[in-house]
Amino acid sequence: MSTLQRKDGALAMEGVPLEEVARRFGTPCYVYSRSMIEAAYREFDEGLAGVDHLVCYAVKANSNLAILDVLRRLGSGFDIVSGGELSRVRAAGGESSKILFSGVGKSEAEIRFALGERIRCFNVESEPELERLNALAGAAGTKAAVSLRVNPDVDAKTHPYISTGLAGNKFGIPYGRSLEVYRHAARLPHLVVSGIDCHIGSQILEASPLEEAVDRVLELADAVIAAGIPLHHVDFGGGFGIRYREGDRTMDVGHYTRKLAQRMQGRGLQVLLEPGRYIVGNAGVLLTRVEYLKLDKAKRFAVVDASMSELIRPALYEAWHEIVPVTEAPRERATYDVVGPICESSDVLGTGRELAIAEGDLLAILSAGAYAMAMASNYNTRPRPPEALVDGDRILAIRARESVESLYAGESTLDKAE
Ligand SMILES: Cc1ncc(COP(=O)(O)O)c(C=O)c1O
Ligand SMILES: N[C@@H](CCCC[NH3+])C(=O)O
Repeated sequence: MSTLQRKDGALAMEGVPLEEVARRFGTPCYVYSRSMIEAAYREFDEGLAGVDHLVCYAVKANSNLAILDVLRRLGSGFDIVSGGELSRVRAAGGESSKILFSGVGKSEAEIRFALGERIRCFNVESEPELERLNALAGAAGTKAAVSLRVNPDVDAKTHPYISTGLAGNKFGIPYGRSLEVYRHAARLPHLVVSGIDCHIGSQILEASPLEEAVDRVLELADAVIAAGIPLHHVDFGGGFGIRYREGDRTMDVGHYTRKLAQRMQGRGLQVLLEPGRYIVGNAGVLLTRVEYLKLDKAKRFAVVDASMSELIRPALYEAWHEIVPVTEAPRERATYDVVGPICESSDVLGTGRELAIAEGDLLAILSAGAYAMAMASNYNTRPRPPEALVDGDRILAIRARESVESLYAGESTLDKAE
Protein backbone atom coordinates (compact mmCIF):
# COMPACT_ATOMS: atom_id res chain seq x y z
CA MET A 1 0.00 0.00 0.00
CA SER A 2 2.40 2.72 1.10
CA THR A 3 4.94 1.24 -1.34
CA LEU A 4 2.81 2.47 -4.18
CA GLN A 5 1.71 5.78 -5.61
CA ARG A 6 -0.66 6.42 -8.48
CA LYS A 7 0.66 8.90 -11.06
CA ASP A 8 -1.69 9.87 -13.90
CA GLY A 9 -3.81 6.83 -13.10
CA ALA A 10 -0.87 4.38 -13.25
CA LEU A 11 0.64 2.60 -10.26
CA ALA A 12 4.31 3.13 -9.59
CA MET A 13 6.63 1.63 -6.98
CA GLU A 14 9.22 4.17 -5.83
CA GLY A 15 10.03 5.86 -9.18
CA VAL A 16 9.12 2.96 -11.44
CA PRO A 17 5.77 2.40 -13.22
CA LEU A 18 4.65 -1.19 -12.63
CA GLU A 19 3.57 -1.47 -16.30
CA GLU A 20 7.25 -1.08 -17.17
CA VAL A 21 8.26 -3.92 -14.84
CA ALA A 22 5.62 -6.18 -16.41
CA ARG A 23 6.78 -5.24 -19.93
CA ARG A 24 10.34 -6.13 -19.02
CA PHE A 25 9.84 -9.34 -17.08
CA GLY A 26 6.39 -10.60 -18.08
CA THR A 27 3.76 -11.85 -15.65
CA PRO A 28 3.33 -13.22 -13.08
CA CYS A 29 6.21 -11.37 -11.45
CA TYR A 30 7.09 -10.35 -7.90
CA VAL A 31 8.32 -6.78 -7.39
CA TYR A 32 9.91 -5.47 -4.19
CA SER A 33 10.81 -1.98 -2.97
CA ARG A 34 14.28 -1.59 -1.49
CA SER A 35 13.41 1.59 0.41
CA MET A 36 10.37 -0.06 2.07
CA ILE A 37 12.51 -2.99 3.23
CA GLU A 38 15.12 -0.64 4.63
CA ALA A 39 12.52 1.55 6.36
CA ALA A 40 10.88 -1.45 8.04
CA TYR A 41 14.24 -2.81 9.25
CA ARG A 42 15.13 0.60 10.67
CA GLU A 43 11.92 0.72 12.75
CA PHE A 44 13.28 -2.20 14.78
CA ASP A 45 16.88 -1.07 14.81
CA GLU A 46 16.10 2.51 15.84
CA GLY A 47 13.46 1.50 18.39
CA LEU A 48 16.02 -0.68 20.15
CA ALA A 49 18.82 1.90 19.85
CA GLY A 50 18.98 2.40 23.63
CA VAL A 51 20.09 -1.20 24.32
CA ASP A 52 22.57 -3.70 22.97
CA HIS A 53 20.55 -5.51 20.29
CA LEU A 54 20.58 -7.51 17.07
CA VAL A 55 17.66 -7.68 14.65
CA CYS A 56 17.76 -11.13 13.02
CA TYR A 57 15.60 -11.12 9.87
CA ALA A 58 13.58 -14.37 9.58
CA VAL A 59 14.78 -15.64 6.21
CA LYS A 60 11.73 -17.89 5.69
CA ALA A 61 9.62 -14.82 4.84
CA ASN A 62 11.63 -14.15 1.67
CA SER A 63 15.06 -15.66 1.00
CA ASN A 64 15.90 -13.79 -2.20
CA LEU A 65 19.67 -13.20 -2.20
CA ALA A 66 19.38 -9.51 -3.09
CA ILE A 67 17.00 -8.93 -0.19
CA LEU A 68 19.38 -10.73 2.18
CA ASP A 69 22.15 -8.53 0.80
CA VAL A 70 20.14 -5.32 1.38
CA LEU A 71 19.57 -6.36 5.00
CA ARG A 72 23.16 -7.52 5.57
CA ARG A 73 24.38 -4.08 4.51
CA LEU A 74 22.18 -2.53 7.22
CA GLY A 75 23.82 -4.75 9.84
CA SER A 76 21.01 -7.30 10.13
CA GLY A 77 21.48 -10.75 11.57
CA PHE A 78 19.48 -13.73 10.26
CA ASP A 79 17.14 -16.32 11.74
CA ILE A 80 17.27 -19.50 9.65
CA VAL A 81 15.33 -22.77 9.78
CA SER A 82 17.19 -25.01 7.32
CA GLY A 83 20.51 -25.78 5.71
CA GLY A 84 19.14 -24.19 2.54
CA GLU A 85 18.53 -20.89 4.31
CA LEU A 86 22.00 -21.08 5.85
CA SER A 87 23.52 -21.51 2.37
CA ARG A 88 21.60 -18.54 1.06
CA VAL A 89 22.60 -16.26 3.93
CA ARG A 90 26.25 -17.23 3.46
CA ALA A 91 25.97 -16.76 -0.31
CA ALA A 92 24.62 -13.25 0.31
CA GLY A 93 27.61 -12.49 2.55
CA GLY A 94 25.73 -12.71 5.88
CA GLU A 95 28.09 -13.10 8.83
CA SER A 96 28.00 -16.45 10.65
CA SER A 97 28.34 -14.65 13.96
CA LYS A 98 24.90 -13.11 13.36
CA ILE A 99 23.02 -16.30 12.42
CA LEU A 100 20.48 -18.04 14.68
CA PHE A 101 19.21 -21.51 13.78
CA SER A 102 15.56 -22.13 14.77
CA GLY A 103 13.24 -25.05 13.95
CA VAL A 104 11.88 -28.22 15.53
CA GLY A 105 13.41 -30.73 13.12
CA LYS A 106 17.08 -29.89 12.53
CA SER A 107 18.68 -32.88 10.82
CA GLU A 108 22.14 -34.21 11.64
CA ALA A 109 23.47 -32.94 8.31
CA GLU A 110 22.04 -29.46 8.94
CA ILE A 111 23.51 -29.31 12.44
CA ARG A 112 26.95 -30.40 11.14
CA PHE A 113 26.77 -27.77 8.42
CA ALA A 114 25.84 -25.04 10.92
CA LEU A 115 28.56 -26.14 13.37
CA GLY A 116 31.09 -25.98 10.53
CA GLU A 117 29.91 -22.46 9.68
CA ARG A 118 30.33 -21.49 13.37
CA ILE A 119 26.93 -19.81 13.58
CA ARG A 120 26.04 -17.56 16.49
CA CYS A 121 23.45 -19.76 18.26
CA PHE A 122 21.20 -22.82 17.96
CA ASN A 123 17.66 -22.13 19.16
CA VAL A 124 16.97 -25.59 20.56
CA GLU A 125 13.35 -26.73 20.57
CA SER A 126 13.44 -30.05 22.47
CA GLU A 127 15.45 -32.23 24.83
CA PRO A 128 16.34 -34.83 22.17
CA GLU A 129 17.65 -32.00 19.97
CA LEU A 130 19.87 -30.86 22.85
CA GLU A 131 21.37 -34.37 23.08
CA ARG A 132 21.89 -34.58 19.32
CA LEU A 133 23.56 -31.17 19.20
CA ASN A 134 25.83 -32.01 22.14
CA ALA A 135 26.93 -35.28 20.49
CA LEU A 136 27.55 -33.69 17.08
CA ALA A 137 29.47 -30.74 18.58
CA GLY A 138 31.60 -33.21 20.54
CA ALA A 139 32.29 -35.26 17.40
CA ALA A 140 33.29 -32.06 15.59
CA GLY A 141 35.60 -31.06 18.45
CA THR A 142 33.71 -27.85 19.10
CA LYS A 143 31.19 -26.31 21.47
CA ALA A 144 27.78 -25.12 20.31
CA ALA A 145 26.16 -21.97 21.70
CA VAL A 146 22.55 -22.69 22.61
CA SER A 147 19.38 -20.91 23.52
CA LEU A 148 16.28 -22.83 24.58
CA ARG A 149 13.10 -21.91 22.79
CA VAL A 150 10.54 -21.89 25.53
CA ASN A 151 6.86 -22.15 24.91
CA PRO A 152 5.40 -19.42 27.14
CA ASP A 153 1.80 -20.65 26.70
CA VAL A 154 0.53 -17.27 25.53
CA ASP A 155 -2.34 -16.83 23.08
CA ALA A 156 -1.03 -14.73 20.17
CA LYS A 157 -4.64 -14.03 19.03
CA THR A 158 -3.84 -14.85 15.43
CA HIS A 159 -4.89 -17.52 12.91
CA PRO A 160 -4.61 -20.96 14.57
CA TYR A 161 -2.36 -22.24 11.74
CA ILE A 162 0.25 -19.59 12.55
CA SER A 163 -0.02 -19.54 16.34
CA THR A 164 2.99 -21.24 17.90
CA GLY A 165 3.23 -20.26 21.55
CA LEU A 166 0.38 -22.21 23.15
CA ALA A 167 0.79 -25.42 25.10
CA GLY A 168 -0.15 -28.13 22.59
CA ASN A 169 1.75 -26.53 19.68
CA LYS A 170 4.74 -28.53 18.45
CA PHE A 171 7.12 -25.64 19.09
CA GLY A 172 9.48 -25.08 21.99
CA ILE A 173 10.09 -26.57 25.40
CA PRO A 174 7.15 -26.43 27.84
CA TYR A 175 7.57 -23.45 30.13
CA GLY A 176 7.24 -25.51 33.29
CA ARG A 177 10.12 -27.83 32.32
CA SER A 178 12.45 -25.12 31.05
CA LEU A 179 14.52 -24.47 34.18
CA GLU A 180 15.23 -28.18 34.57
CA VAL A 181 16.27 -28.40 30.91
CA TYR A 182 18.56 -25.37 31.36
CA ARG A 183 20.26 -27.13 34.31
CA HIS A 184 20.77 -30.20 32.11
CA ALA A 185 22.05 -28.15 29.15
CA ALA A 186 24.58 -26.37 31.39
CA ARG A 187 26.03 -29.77 32.37
CA LEU A 188 26.46 -31.02 28.79
CA PRO A 189 30.16 -30.78 27.88
CA HIS A 190 29.88 -29.63 24.28
CA LEU A 191 27.27 -26.91 24.75
CA VAL A 192 27.53 -23.34 26.02
CA VAL A 193 24.28 -21.83 27.24
CA SER A 194 24.01 -18.44 25.59
CA GLY A 195 20.39 -17.30 25.67
CA ILE A 196 16.69 -17.87 25.89
CA ASP A 197 14.14 -17.44 23.11
CA CYS A 198 10.46 -17.62 22.27
CA HIS A 199 8.22 -17.02 19.28
CA ILE A 200 4.48 -17.08 19.87
CA GLY A 201 3.08 -16.82 16.35
CA SER A 202 2.86 -14.77 13.20
CA GLN A 203 0.74 -11.82 11.94
CA ILE A 204 0.21 -10.60 15.51
CA LEU A 205 -1.58 -7.26 15.57
CA GLU A 206 -1.83 -6.60 19.31
CA ALA A 207 1.17 -5.78 21.47
CA SER A 208 -0.35 -7.37 24.59
CA PRO A 209 0.41 -11.06 23.79
CA LEU A 210 3.97 -10.12 22.80
CA GLU A 211 4.37 -8.19 26.06
CA GLU A 212 2.95 -11.09 28.04
CA ALA A 213 5.54 -13.37 26.42
CA VAL A 214 8.29 -10.87 27.35
CA ASP A 215 7.12 -11.04 31.00
CA ARG A 216 7.17 -14.83 31.03
CA VAL A 217 10.56 -15.09 29.32
CA LEU A 218 12.19 -12.51 31.60
CA GLU A 219 10.80 -14.28 34.66
CA LEU A 220 12.44 -17.46 33.44
CA ALA A 221 15.67 -15.66 32.50
CA ASP A 222 15.91 -14.37 36.09
CA ALA A 223 15.39 -17.91 37.43
CA VAL A 224 18.05 -19.33 35.07
CA ILE A 225 20.58 -16.66 36.09
CA ALA A 226 19.71 -17.20 39.78
CA ALA A 227 20.43 -20.91 39.25
CA GLY A 228 24.01 -19.93 38.37
CA ILE A 229 23.64 -20.22 34.58
CA PRO A 230 24.76 -16.98 32.95
CA LEU A 231 22.82 -15.74 29.90
CA HIS A 232 24.14 -13.47 27.19
CA HIS A 233 20.93 -12.67 25.29
CA VAL A 234 17.14 -12.87 25.25
CA ASP A 235 15.38 -13.37 21.92
CA PHE A 236 11.69 -12.45 21.78
CA GLY A 237 11.14 -13.87 18.28
CA GLY A 238 9.14 -12.32 15.44
CA GLY A 239 5.45 -12.28 14.61
CA PHE A 240 4.84 -8.54 14.01
CA GLY A 241 1.71 -8.20 11.90
CA ILE A 242 1.24 -6.00 8.85
CA ARG A 243 -1.74 -4.32 7.19
CA TYR A 244 -3.20 -6.46 4.40
CA ARG A 245 -6.48 -4.65 4.02
CA GLU A 246 -7.23 -0.95 3.82
CA GLY A 247 -8.50 0.13 7.23
CA ASP A 248 -6.93 -2.80 9.13
CA ARG A 249 -4.87 -1.84 12.12
CA THR A 250 -1.18 -2.67 12.26
CA MET A 251 1.46 -3.18 14.94
CA ASP A 252 3.15 -0.05 16.25
CA VAL A 253 6.65 -1.47 16.07
CA GLY A 254 8.33 1.82 17.06
CA HIS A 255 6.29 2.00 20.26
CA TYR A 256 6.77 -1.69 21.07
CA THR A 257 10.54 -1.65 20.56
CA ARG A 258 11.09 1.61 22.48
CA LYS A 259 9.12 0.22 25.41
CA LEU A 260 11.09 -3.03 25.21
CA ALA A 261 14.40 -1.14 25.15
CA GLN A 262 13.41 0.80 28.28
CA ARG A 263 12.41 -2.38 29.99
CA MET A 264 15.73 -4.08 29.15
CA GLN A 265 17.90 -1.15 30.31
CA GLY A 266 20.49 -2.18 32.87
CA ARG A 267 19.82 -5.92 32.61
CA GLY A 268 23.09 -6.66 30.84
CA LEU A 269 21.35 -8.88 28.30
CA GLN A 270 21.51 -8.38 24.55
CA VAL A 271 18.02 -8.12 22.97
CA LEU A 272 17.32 -10.15 19.84
CA LEU A 273 14.22 -10.07 17.61
CA GLU A 274 13.35 -12.25 14.59
CA PRO A 275 10.94 -10.27 12.39
CA GLY A 276 10.20 -11.66 8.94
CA ARG A 277 6.85 -10.54 7.52
CA TYR A 278 7.05 -6.99 8.89
CA ILE A 279 10.31 -6.32 7.06
CA VAL A 280 9.32 -7.53 3.59
CA GLY A 281 5.54 -8.09 3.54
CA ASN A 282 4.24 -4.67 2.51
CA ALA A 283 7.35 -4.07 0.38
CA GLY A 284 6.25 -6.49 -2.34
CA VAL A 285 3.54 -6.93 -4.97
CA LEU A 286 2.69 -9.77 -7.31
CA LEU A 287 1.90 -8.58 -10.85
CA THR A 288 -0.56 -10.62 -12.84
CA ARG A 289 -2.53 -10.22 -16.08
CA VAL A 290 -6.20 -10.97 -16.65
CA GLU A 291 -6.50 -13.90 -19.05
CA TYR A 292 -10.29 -14.25 -19.22
CA LEU A 293 -13.40 -12.71 -17.75
CA LYS A 294 -15.82 -15.57 -17.36
CA LEU A 295 -19.50 -15.47 -16.48
CA ASP A 296 -20.78 -18.63 -14.81
CA LYS A 297 -24.52 -18.32 -14.08
CA ALA A 298 -24.66 -15.57 -11.49
CA LYS A 299 -20.95 -15.51 -10.75
CA ARG A 300 -18.18 -13.64 -12.52
CA PHE A 301 -14.61 -14.91 -12.50
CA ALA A 302 -11.49 -13.00 -13.44
CA VAL A 303 -9.08 -15.76 -14.45
CA VAL A 304 -5.56 -14.34 -14.06
CA ASP A 305 -2.10 -15.74 -14.83
CA ALA A 306 -1.04 -15.93 -11.15
CA SER A 307 -2.34 -18.70 -8.94
CA MET A 308 -2.10 -20.41 -5.58
CA SER A 309 1.29 -21.68 -6.76
CA GLU A 310 2.63 -18.12 -6.54
CA LEU A 311 0.51 -16.94 -3.59
CA ILE A 312 -0.90 -19.69 -1.42
CA ARG A 313 -1.94 -17.52 1.53
CA PRO A 314 -5.60 -17.01 0.46
CA ALA A 315 -6.05 -20.77 -0.10
CA LEU A 316 -4.20 -21.77 3.06
CA TYR A 317 -5.42 -19.22 5.60
CA GLU A 318 -8.29 -17.50 3.78
CA ALA A 319 -5.94 -14.50 3.86
CA TRP A 320 -6.95 -11.23 2.22
CA HIS A 321 -4.68 -9.46 -0.26
CA GLU A 322 -5.80 -6.24 -1.95
CA ILE A 323 -6.06 -6.63 -5.74
CA VAL A 324 -5.92 -3.42 -7.78
CA PRO A 325 -5.69 -2.56 -11.49
CA VAL A 326 -2.28 -1.14 -12.32
CA THR A 327 -3.70 1.33 -14.85
CA GLU A 328 -7.08 2.93 -14.33
CA ALA A 329 -9.17 2.75 -17.46
CA PRO A 330 -12.86 3.38 -18.31
CA ARG A 331 -14.28 -0.12 -17.85
CA GLU A 332 -17.50 -1.61 -16.62
CA ARG A 333 -17.35 -2.22 -12.87
CA ALA A 334 -18.39 -5.68 -11.64
CA THR A 335 -17.82 -8.08 -8.77
CA TYR A 336 -15.39 -10.92 -9.45
CA ASP A 337 -13.78 -13.88 -7.82
CA VAL A 338 -10.15 -13.54 -8.89
CA VAL A 339 -8.88 -17.06 -9.62
CA GLY A 340 -5.83 -18.72 -11.13
CA PRO A 341 -5.39 -21.42 -13.77
CA ILE A 342 -4.69 -24.28 -11.30
CA CYS A 343 -7.00 -27.28 -11.19
CA GLU A 344 -8.13 -26.76 -7.60
CA SER A 345 -11.27 -24.97 -6.44
CA SER A 346 -9.17 -23.40 -3.71
CA ASP A 347 -7.06 -21.64 -6.35
CA VAL A 348 -8.55 -18.30 -5.41
CA LEU A 349 -6.63 -15.06 -4.93
CA GLY A 350 -9.60 -12.98 -3.83
CA THR A 351 -13.37 -13.38 -3.64
CA GLY A 352 -16.10 -10.80 -4.23
CA ARG A 353 -13.78 -8.06 -5.51
CA GLU A 354 -15.33 -5.06 -7.17
CA LEU A 355 -13.10 -4.28 -10.13
CA ALA A 356 -13.28 -2.24 -13.35
CA ILE A 357 -11.20 -4.50 -15.59
CA ALA A 358 -10.94 -6.09 -19.02
CA GLU A 359 -9.04 -9.05 -20.46
CA GLY A 360 -5.33 -8.25 -20.81
CA ASP A 361 -5.32 -5.74 -17.93
CA LEU A 362 -2.46 -5.78 -15.45
CA LEU A 363 -3.34 -6.24 -11.77
CA ALA A 364 -1.20 -5.85 -8.66
CA ILE A 365 -1.78 -8.17 -5.73
CA LEU A 366 -0.52 -6.21 -2.75
CA SER A 367 1.49 -7.11 0.36
CA ALA A 368 3.09 -10.08 -1.40
CA GLY A 369 6.65 -9.56 -0.19
CA ALA A 370 6.46 -12.17 2.59
CA TYR A 371 5.48 -15.84 2.36
CA ALA A 372 4.63 -15.53 -1.33
CA MET A 373 7.66 -16.50 -3.44
CA ALA A 374 9.01 -18.21 -0.29
CA MET A 375 6.03 -20.61 -0.40
CA ALA A 376 5.72 -20.84 -4.18
CA SER A 377 5.63 -24.26 -5.79
CA ASN A 378 5.79 -25.85 -9.21
CA TYR A 379 2.32 -27.34 -8.88
CA ASN A 380 0.77 -27.91 -12.32
CA THR A 381 4.39 -27.70 -13.57
CA ARG A 382 4.37 -23.94 -13.55
CA PRO A 383 7.76 -22.23 -13.59
CA ARG A 384 8.23 -20.01 -10.57
CA PRO A 385 8.04 -16.30 -11.52
CA PRO A 386 10.89 -13.81 -11.77
CA GLU A 387 11.60 -11.34 -8.97
CA ALA A 388 12.58 -7.70 -9.42
CA LEU A 389 13.79 -5.10 -6.94
CA VAL A 390 12.97 -1.45 -7.43
CA ASP A 391 15.66 0.88 -6.12
CA GLY A 392 14.72 4.52 -6.71
CA ASP A 393 14.10 4.72 -10.44
CA ARG A 394 16.09 1.57 -11.24
CA ILE A 395 14.65 -1.92 -11.76
CA LEU A 396 17.02 -4.74 -10.87
CA ALA A 397 16.35 -8.28 -12.03
CA ILE A 398 17.10 -10.24 -8.90
CA ARG A 399 15.91 -13.68 -9.99
CA ALA A 400 14.99 -14.86 -13.45
CA ARG A 401 11.84 -16.80 -14.22
CA GLU A 402 12.51 -20.49 -13.70
CA SER A 403 13.50 -22.12 -16.96
CA VAL A 404 10.54 -23.57 -18.78
CA GLU A 405 12.83 -26.13 -20.42
CA SER A 406 13.89 -27.55 -17.07
CA LEU A 407 10.28 -28.01 -16.04
CA TYR A 408 8.84 -29.13 -19.36
CA ALA A 409 11.68 -31.45 -20.39
CA GLY A 410 9.86 -34.62 -21.28
CA GLU A 411 12.82 -36.88 -20.62
CA SER A 412 11.86 -40.40 -19.58
CA THR A 413 13.60 -41.49 -16.43
CA LEU A 414 12.20 -45.06 -16.56
CA ASP A 415 14.89 -46.46 -18.76
CA LYS A 416 17.53 -44.56 -16.79
CA ALA A 417 16.37 -45.77 -13.37
CA GLU A 418 18.98 -47.77 -11.53
C1 LIG B 1 11.08 -19.11 15.17
C2 LIG B 1 10.50 -18.07 14.28
N1 LIG B 1 11.06 -16.85 14.26
C3 LIG B 1 10.59 -15.88 13.45
C4 LIG B 1 9.52 -16.09 12.63
C5 LIG B 1 9.08 -14.95 11.76
O1 LIG B 1 7.78 -14.64 11.94
P1 LIG B 1 7.13 -13.36 11.27
O2 LIG B 1 7.36 -13.45 9.82
O3 LIG B 1 5.72 -13.46 11.64
O4 LIG B 1 7.82 -12.17 11.87
C6 LIG B 1 8.88 -17.33 12.62
C7 LIG B 1 7.66 -17.58 11.81
O5 LIG B 1 6.56 -17.48 12.32
C8 LIG B 1 9.39 -18.35 13.46
O6 LIG B 1 8.84 -19.57 13.45
N1 LIG C 1 3.46 -18.62 6.11
C1 LIG C 1 2.59 -17.94 7.02
C2 LIG C 1 3.20 -17.58 8.32
C3 LIG C 1 3.98 -18.65 8.99
C4 LIG C 1 5.15 -18.03 9.61
C5 LIG C 1 6.27 -18.96 9.78
N2 LIG C 1 6.30 -19.65 11.06
C6 LIG C 1 1.87 -16.78 6.34
O1 LIG C 1 1.96 -16.61 5.19
O2 LIG C 1 1.19 -16.04 6.95
